[in-house]
Amino acid sequence: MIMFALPNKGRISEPVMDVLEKAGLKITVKGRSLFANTVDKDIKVMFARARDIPEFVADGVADIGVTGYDLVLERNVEDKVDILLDFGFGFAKLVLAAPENSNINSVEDIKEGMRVATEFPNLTKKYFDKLNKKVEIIELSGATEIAPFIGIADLISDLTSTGTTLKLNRLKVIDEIVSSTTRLIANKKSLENEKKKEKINQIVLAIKSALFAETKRLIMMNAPKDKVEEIKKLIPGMAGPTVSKVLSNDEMVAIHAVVNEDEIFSLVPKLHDLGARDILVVPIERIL
Ligand SMILES: Nc1ncnc2c1ncn2[C@@H]1O[C@H](COP(=O)(O)OP(=O)(O)OP(=O)(O)O)[C@@H](O)[C@H]1O
Ligand SMILES: O=P(O)(O)OC[C@H]1O[C@H](OP(=O)(O)OP(=O)(O)O)[C@H](O)[C@@H]1O
Ligand SMILES: [Mg+2]
Repeated sequence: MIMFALPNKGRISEPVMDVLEKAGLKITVKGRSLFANTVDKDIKVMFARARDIPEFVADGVADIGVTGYDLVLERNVEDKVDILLDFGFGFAKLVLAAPENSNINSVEDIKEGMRVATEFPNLTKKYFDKLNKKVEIIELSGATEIAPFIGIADLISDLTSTGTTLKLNRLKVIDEIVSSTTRLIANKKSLENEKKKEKINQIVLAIKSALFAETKRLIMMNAPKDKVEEIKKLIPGMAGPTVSKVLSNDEMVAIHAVVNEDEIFSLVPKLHDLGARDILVVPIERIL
């Protein structure tokens, strides 16, 4: 049996659940229950805070889990877990920031004993230890940006993604501490157990195929036979487009191919100009 720890709330919870659904790992959640079953009787789910998941996976309460790389580092468990895949979302950087009007412009301007407010006390301490600077860490559990303005800190170390929050609060970035995305992590001992490893590999493959499929679209069309070579040049496809007969029309063929999602916008008018008709673009759930 595999215990799979998933974030119960927060910004990565929903996108992770979406990918798992696309991967075919349907979860049956009853109400606000903290445990759930999946379509696979050997995979159970437990819901927890993303912040606690590194610890649960490191000590074996869960065999695998989804959380942010920043939180793995903050819990100091990077040696106890294996990172199996990167979801490519939940991008955020932990940065050191100071009020725009402060005279701190670089790390060198940070004086001994200055106070740094953060939700990431361990990562922040490690950062300053490496620089051999003694600062006072003020641990907060959210809304860190306010700390310099209410006089409880000189600087903050906080997550930034779009940069909107820092700008809104008139804060400037002094340095980057770490960059993070959402990851699938596994307990090292669980991976040594052959049965568990096999099941975990199935989960990894399913998630990878769903993540890959998100970047692709299936395009289908009817096109004039004499334009096939030109169309082939436009859509190399994964293994070349599939071309098949249209029974009702000798002059036309049906073509389908898998193409990158970001190419669709410019590709469709070109296909249309070549005489392609009944062009369909459809999402793909998984590609193996
Ligand atoms: N603004 C952001 N953009 C993208 N990812 C973010 C952002 N803020 C935090 N994250 C990432 O989300 C992951 C989950 O963090 P957490 O569970 O604390 O979620 P949250 O959305 O911050 O929830 P809350 O603050 O309500 O507790 C972390 O790994 C973090 O790096
Ligand atoms: O660069 P941006 O896109 O603006 O995102 C950054 C903000 O997102 C996170 O806050 P969250 O919403 O998790 O609230 P919190 O501070 O209470 O954790 C983070 O702590 C920043 O405040
Ligand atoms: Mg947060």
